[in-house]
Amino acid sequence: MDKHRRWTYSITKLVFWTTLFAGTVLFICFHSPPSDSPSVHHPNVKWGSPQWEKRVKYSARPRSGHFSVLVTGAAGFVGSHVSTALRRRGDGVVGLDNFNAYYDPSLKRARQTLLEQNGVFVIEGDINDNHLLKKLFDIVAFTHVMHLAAQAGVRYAMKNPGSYVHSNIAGLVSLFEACKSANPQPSIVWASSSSVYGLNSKVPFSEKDQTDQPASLYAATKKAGEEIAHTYNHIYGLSITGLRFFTVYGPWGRPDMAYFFFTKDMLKGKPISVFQGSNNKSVARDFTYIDDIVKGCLGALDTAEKSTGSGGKKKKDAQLRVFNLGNTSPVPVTKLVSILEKLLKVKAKINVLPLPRNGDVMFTHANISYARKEFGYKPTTDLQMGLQKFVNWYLDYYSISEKKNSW
Ligand SMILES: O=C(O)[C@H]1O[C@H](OP(=O)(O)OP(=O)(O)OC[C@H]2O[C@@H](n3ccc(=O)[nH]c3=O)[C@H](O)[C@@H]2O)[C@H](O)[C@@H](O)[C@@H]1O
Repeated sequence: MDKHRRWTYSITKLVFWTTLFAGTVLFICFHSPPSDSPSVHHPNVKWGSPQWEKRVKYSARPRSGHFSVLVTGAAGFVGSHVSTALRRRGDGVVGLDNFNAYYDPSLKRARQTLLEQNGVFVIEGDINDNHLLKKLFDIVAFTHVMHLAAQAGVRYAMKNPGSYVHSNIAGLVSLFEACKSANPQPSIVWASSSSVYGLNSKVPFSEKDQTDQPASLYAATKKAGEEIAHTYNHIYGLSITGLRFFTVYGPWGRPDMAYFFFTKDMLKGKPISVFQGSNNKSVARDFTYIDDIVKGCLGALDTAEKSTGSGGKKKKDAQLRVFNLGNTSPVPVTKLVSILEKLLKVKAKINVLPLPRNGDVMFTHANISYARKEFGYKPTTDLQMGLQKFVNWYLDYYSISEKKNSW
């Protein structure tokens, strides 16, 4: 080989290896998680830092799915289940949660750990933080927002009314503001509540019924949310779907709900209070299992049309919907207790109390034909089966060995 050919050969080799090296580096950058893998929780990653932005973008990127979804209340009961389901089917998901202490935050942290293991980054922040929301919409073109962050609970509204206004009204407006200014505007699906039916007596409850008799401040803030949704849809062309959830229960549930603290108290041998209406009428709820609710949430997201506005202006009318997501078979609370007694093998010590006048209603019962028609919503888990799954989770999570022969 003469000198010139050797030189050309060396250059070709150099170019080849350089290209291969650069290609490998680029491949690694685009196909693998950022060096601080999103599957690990790093509380020290400051929001707004380049490392934080990288994690947000990575978590938001759809894998095999099409959506990029911001889930508020992601460390909550429904939020954690919906985030996992979206991630499993390949959508990109970024979670947001303020981890407040309304109920045991360690349960929220445990849900967060599971989410992070599934590749969902959960940001600790409040929906009232306009800067944070703006930043999120600046760095990610979210296709959808699943808004599940809220101050929940019917009776707690008497104790802390301000928290309902803060999260369910001010927080909702703050979120809609961020969505209306985002480019592109996302489609929004959010959690309303069966409690908007309030003192209505016509059953089953239909979306066409009037909802102007809320029995609690909680219900009133959810009803206000539905009206606020109408305004943002009307002025800015935001596509908005409200879901009226009916007493959702199941594994990883909320400790402030009756089925959860009945279980806890019964296992400890403590008495439970079971409310009763006048003339010994039993109180009933259309208890709905979490997996059925998740299917409803995904159905609503999949059928949500695009928002039509940009630059703060509406181009044409956008979709505005409200769906009941219930089980369509109300069960008396006394029956809930007897199912728990059998599953836990514990006899409940029951104090019967008159239904308090602090927000409770006598019964709920969903008509779900609209959700069935629009996205094939069909709940499949009855209370017996759903509570069995809840109890299995509860005993496992709190490492309680089953009590035998105690009644
Ligand atoms: O459907 C809904 O939209 C609402 O469902 C539940 O509210 P609720 O149905 O009142 O659920 P629980 O607080 O778990 O009560 C369930 C039933 O147990 C009864 N109960 C509750 C507590 C108690 O000590 N004793 C008792 O008999 C209640 O009267 C009610 O009939 C949730 O807590 C709300 O956040 C949600 O918005």
